[in-house]
Amino acid sequence: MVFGQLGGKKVVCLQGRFHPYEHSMDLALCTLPVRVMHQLGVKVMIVSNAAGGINTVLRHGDLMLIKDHIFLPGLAGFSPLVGCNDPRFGARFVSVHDAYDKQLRQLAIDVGRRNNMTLYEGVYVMSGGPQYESPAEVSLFKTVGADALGMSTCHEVTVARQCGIKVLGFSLITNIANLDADQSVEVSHEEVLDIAKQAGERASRFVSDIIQELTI
Ligand SMILES: O=P(O)(O)O[C@@H]1C[C@H](O)[C@@H](CO)O1
Ligand code: HPA
Repeated sequence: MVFGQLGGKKVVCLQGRFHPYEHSMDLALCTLPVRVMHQLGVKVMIVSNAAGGINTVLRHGDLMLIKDHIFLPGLAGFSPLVGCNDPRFGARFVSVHDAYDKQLRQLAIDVGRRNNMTLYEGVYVMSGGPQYESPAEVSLFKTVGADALGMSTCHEVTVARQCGIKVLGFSLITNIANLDADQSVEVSHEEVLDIAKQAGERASRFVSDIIQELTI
């Protein structure tokens, strides 16, 4: 965690995250930093990820504002909320009908517009990874309404919402997910890192502009 100030606000920044595939799908462990942030008094969490584009409007390097998510591991019983519930962090049963805060999304759209950024809004789906998805799996996700896919974020957002932290999220499209086995190309983590590196400065300027304008 890196602590600082930005636009007159106290900010804590995670230098990385724990992915479920790195920790045997122990999602409670992976989301510990979110609980620590809650205990520190954090009110808003801005989360980002690298993702494969499913919606054909998305291109390499695009930013997609996350409107909603499909938490596939969560639906399969791998939720960070299973087990004993500690009421200091919120209720046993949590509603995620408003996982990505509408006001914050509007602020991001306004900031993006002012900076002439093309910003899409869409649904992020989290798969378990670490293997990239087959074309048939990507087609399945497209059918159920996903626009971009990755291997993180939903478990962290679920815990944040349990704790009452408001969330803004966006995906950086680092590759185009394969939809057809006959036309498919290899997805590589090097490509993901390369596109993420190229977009890093633009994305961090966008986030810091949003933070400057936060009124929460
Ligand atoms: O932490 P994120 O979701 O940004 O990382 C993505 C998903 C995998 O960990 C990795 C695949 O290249 O990038
Ligand atoms: N699938 C899953 N995770 C990812 C992808 C992808 O295509 N790209 C970046 N992270």
